Order: sequence, then structure tokens, then C-alpha cells
Amino acid sequence: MRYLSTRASAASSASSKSFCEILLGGLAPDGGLYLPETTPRLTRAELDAWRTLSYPDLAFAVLSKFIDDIPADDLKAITARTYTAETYAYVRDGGDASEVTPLRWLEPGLALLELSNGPTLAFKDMAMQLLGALFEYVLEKRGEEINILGATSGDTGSAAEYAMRGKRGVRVFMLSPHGRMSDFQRAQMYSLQDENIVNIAVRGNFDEAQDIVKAVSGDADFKARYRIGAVNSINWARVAAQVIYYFKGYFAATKSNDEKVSFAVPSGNFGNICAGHIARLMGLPIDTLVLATNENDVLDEFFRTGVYRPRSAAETHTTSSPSMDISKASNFERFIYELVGRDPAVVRALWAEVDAGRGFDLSQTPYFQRIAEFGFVSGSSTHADRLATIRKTWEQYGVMVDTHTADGLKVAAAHRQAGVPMLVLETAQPVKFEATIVEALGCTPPRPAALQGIEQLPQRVTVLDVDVAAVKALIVEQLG
Ligand SMILES: Cc1ncc(COP(=O)(O)O)c(C=O)c1O
Ligand SMILES: N[C@@H](CCOP(=O)(O)O)C(=O)O
Repeated sequence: MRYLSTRASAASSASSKSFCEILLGGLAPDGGLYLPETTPRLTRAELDAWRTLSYPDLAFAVLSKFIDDIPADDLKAITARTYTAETYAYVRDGGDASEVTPLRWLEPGLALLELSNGPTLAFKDMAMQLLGALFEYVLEKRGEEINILGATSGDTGSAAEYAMRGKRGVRVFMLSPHGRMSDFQRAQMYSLQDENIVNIAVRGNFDEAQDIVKAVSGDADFKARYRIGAVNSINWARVAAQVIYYFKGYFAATKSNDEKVSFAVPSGNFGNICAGHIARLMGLPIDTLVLATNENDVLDEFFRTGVYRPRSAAETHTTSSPSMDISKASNFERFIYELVGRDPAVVRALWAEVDAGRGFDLSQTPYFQRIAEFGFVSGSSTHADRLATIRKTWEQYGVMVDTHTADGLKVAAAHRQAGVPMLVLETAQPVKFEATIVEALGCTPPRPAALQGIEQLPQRVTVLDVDVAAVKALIVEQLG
């Protein structure tokens, strides 16, 4: 399997890369995102054979479609030690941790696909635990070290830090938006005292932090000299690992591969739903991908109108589903690449507009005429919707959901179809957003024993302005 950048010129497409070559680096040198040269398409026999696999074996089967430069035995050992019941243990009453992503039916035709039972209680653990193992494997083989630079709106950061803490040859520099995460999310990250974890809060929002990551990665000399790597979903391995649970959820919800399901996906940076889109291209029988945003509705606007209009920092709302406070979705470029017929010249032209602080309008183009082929619908949710959905889900089903999952449930309700199960991706646990749960239900959410009182632990973080040079200087200083 070879990988190409969404912006590859004719010259660079001659130098496609292998999985391990793109694993550590994130963005392509031309600023684009890597995608497989061709999306693997499953045969019916393969899909049938995958139906009964355990999570680690399914992970091995899916990843083998994308990775051909790690020996099969090694990859199998990696998925076996990553996807264990012990790692994904925070499953609710009645759930089976050995399923890793258990399906919880709320009523006939509506289920939650639980993705937040890992160590940091958000779906990011699903891919990040694998990345930690893959990084360790590849770095050891090459005798190299890496300095990860990432940006988080609240969940990627802790998932990456928990996956990488204490790992030899790996240091994490994580940018977070100062004062915009929940107390619990802040405590999860800033209370880590490991020497290889460096938290940096920037006086800005997630998009500005992500722009700094891209600017640093775009400086080829700096990137090479300081061995800068990526763990955000700009890294293809993150998306590939997220493809697995769409298959798992589908098999759990159906009895045969003749059936279809829909998935509702709380969305911000477009990484999670991009994995669903890849699963669909591979041949998973997905009817509809329901994209749900909060008040930051850039993606919803695109799927309704064909206009992609990233918002400025001033126009980006701080909401009660803060991990989705994103107005410039980096992974969206992967989808647009498919929509425009995999034409990198068109992608380059469109992202020249985005990078210049504008957007683009595809509404009158042949590209947007074919949007229905991709099976997306969308909607958005407000704080009041979130409260109402959390209350309704609690009262009607006795299930407590977090604010992001509530956004997914709210939008899913408008797109249910008779005979097609709707699987809503549960992306975080309620304890991460305690204040809103208390506002909605008047009681505090349960929390795992290991995370009792983390808000009271001493915290370690450096606060910086939104300034690429200042971030680079801090990295250089830390690396001595
Ligand atoms: C809890 C939670 N839900 C949903 C999302 C949105 O996912 P994505 O950015 O992959 O669209 C995020 C952040 O990414 C998140 O942390
Ligand atoms: N919501 C994310 C934002 C970063 O997304 P990623 O999937 O690109 O890492 C977060 O919680 O940090």
C-alpha cells in the first residue's frame, strides 16, 4: 500500500510513500494530508469472514489493508496487546469490556457505540493507544527518537499523553486552548508530571493551536532537526485505526452483511467521520453518515449548502461541547479530495483560499452535484438541545451521556429511517463535562476510582501567546 498527499504535484506523486514512512510525520511536505493511493475494496467473502472476529483480530484485518511494511506477526502482536479488556475497562453496567467498543441499545433501531471506555474516557484512546504501540515499534527498529507536537481541544491531548507517557524515545509537546477546556480535561493533562510530557496552553482557540502545529511542521528544516512528529488526525494512522470500530459496530448491530446501518458522528476536526467515510468506500454497508456539530456549524453548513467557510477566532463559540469548538476542520481536506475526483490541483487551489483566511463555494460545481453519492447528512445542536437530550436520554433509557454524544443523538433523531439502525458514536464519558451534567440532571456523573480528585492534583503547564516562534523556542529550550 502506497500513500499520496492530497496536494501531490505530478513530480511528488512519483515518490509515493509506505505506511511506516508516513507514520511519524503527519502532514506531507507540500502541506497536504496522506491517503492511500487507492482505497482498498473488500470482497463479500472478506466481509463475511470479518463478522465473527474479536476486536484485536478485526483490527489486524483492517490495518493489514493499509499496512504492508510491518510483518504480519508483529502487527498481530501489536493489535493483540493494544485492544484488551483491561485497557478499555470503564464499560458501564451490563457492558462487556472484551468487546472493546460495546454496542448499547437505547431502543429498537437506536444504539450507542461506546468508544470512550479507554484510559482517558474519550474515543481518542481507540486510535491513540495503537499509535503509541506503533511509534514504539518503529522507533525501536530504526533506533530513532521523536518529539510529538500536537494540538488539542481537550481529548486528543490527554489520550496522546497517556499513550506516550514513559515511552522511551518519545517526548510530547501538546498545545491546548488556554481556559477553554473543562476542569477535568485540564486536570487530566496538566497533572501529569512525567518528564517526557510538556503541556503548553496558548492564549487562543483550538484552530489557532492547530495552525501553530501546521506552521512548525511546514518548516522542513526545523521538523527534521528536532524530529517533529504528529498525533492529530492529520496523521493517517489515526484515521486508519478509527475505521476499525465502524466495522465492529456494524457487525454488532446486524445479523447479515445484506443489512445496512447509519452512523451519527459528533464532529469537529472531521477525523472520526472521515474514518466512517473510508469504511464506506471500503464496502461497509453504511446507509448514511450523520454529521453532528455544536454551535460551531462550519461542517453542517457545507453539507447543507456546498459552502465551506472556516470561521475566525472571534466567530468561534466557546460551548458546552468544547472538544468540538473547531472552525477549521483539517481532515475535511481528505473528503474534498475524493469529492473533486482525487484531483490534487483542485485541492491545492481550494486550500490556497482556506490558507488565505477565506473559504470556498462548491454549490454550483459538478463536484457538489455528486455529494449524495457519499451518503452524508448533517445538523447542529445548541446548549439548550444538549441539556434536553441529556435529560431525555437519562429519563427515557436510564443512560447518562456526555455533551458531545448528546449532540450526536440530537442530530441523529432527525435522520432516523425505518429498518435502518442508527448507531450514535459515544465519543466521551459524562464525567469529563461534569458542570453541564449537573446543570442538566442535578447530579454528578460517576467517575472511575483512579480519577477521583484529579482536579486537586498539582498542575504543570506553560502559558504562551499564539506565536509560532515562541512555541519553537520552547521546544528548542526543552530539548536542550
Ligand atoms: C468528545 C469528542 N467528540 C467529538 C469530537 C469530534 O471528533 P472529530 O474532531 O474527529 O470530528 C471530539 C474531538 O475531536 C471529541 O473530543
Ligand atoms: N477534539 C479534538 C481536536 C483534535 O482532533 P484530532 O482528532 O485531529 O486530534 C481534541 O479533543 O483534541
